[in-house]
Amino acid sequence: MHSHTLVKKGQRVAATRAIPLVMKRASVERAAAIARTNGWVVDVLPLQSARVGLVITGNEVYQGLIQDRFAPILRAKVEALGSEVAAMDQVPDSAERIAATIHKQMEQGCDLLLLTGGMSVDPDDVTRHGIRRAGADPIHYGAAALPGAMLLVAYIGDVPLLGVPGCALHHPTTVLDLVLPRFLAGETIGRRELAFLGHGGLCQDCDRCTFPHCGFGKAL
Ligand SMILES: Nc1nc2c(c(=O)[nH]1)N[C@H]1C(S)=C(S)[C@@H](COP(=O)(O)OP(=O)(O)OC[C@H]3O[C@@H](n4cnc5c(N)ncnc54)[C@H](O)[C@@H]3O)O[C@H]1N2
Ligand code: MOO
Repeated sequence: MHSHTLVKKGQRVAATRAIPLVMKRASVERAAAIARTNGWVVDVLPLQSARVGLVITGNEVYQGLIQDRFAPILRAKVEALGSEVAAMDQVPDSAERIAATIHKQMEQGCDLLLLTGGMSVDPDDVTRHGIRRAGADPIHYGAAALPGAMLLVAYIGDVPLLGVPGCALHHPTTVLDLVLPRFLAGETIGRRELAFLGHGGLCQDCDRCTFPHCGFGKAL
């Protein structure tokens, strides 16, 4: 199976064959001992249940000029992975307000934050400034995957903050679907992990999305 594949309880994840008709017990025991001492052949990590905070940015949403479409999309993704949305705030394009909302949600006990919109390079795309102002370090801006190249991954202590680019509104599957389960499995995602997404990181935009049964996200 590919690395970083989301699996369900009871799903087959690996198989092998003993080719000879008869195997000596000692060889099997030796193989098991090698696997035990050298780590694992396959590692299946349980997903933790996170209290997720949603920070929906954008003046147009905050001022009610358009209706937010991000929260329902993200809520569905979060809940499908067994976590809950514990806080949701709409904030204008102000780095200060975004930073204050990050702190507020963390005080409310959120242990993973998703910030939407404002991830590009327009003057009013200030979400990354808000994340920096909140004290995040390190901050990794950009992922080797399409859709989702403008993903931002940051940490405040061990709380991950993900800047989710606008493409997640329009595409059923984006880089978020690749990294969210990995965060919930306790993995730390940094420059290396975001760069390695480039192997298999191009969504084919199929008429009918069959993810995860496709090449998207089959990173090393
Ligand atoms: N110079 C460059 N510009 C862009 C690049 C690039 O590489 N160079 N990449 C593009 C890519 S890829 C993406 S993805 C987008 C990311 O854009 P943003 O995350 O900044 O998205 P916004 O500008 O905030 O919004 C885009 C669009 O969606 C509407 N929107 C935003 N939030 C909501 C919401 N909660 N509910 C409903 N609709 C929402 C917003 O009004 C805009 O119309 O950047 C490209 N640009
Ligand atoms: O690369 Mo954007 O962040 O796809 O749509």
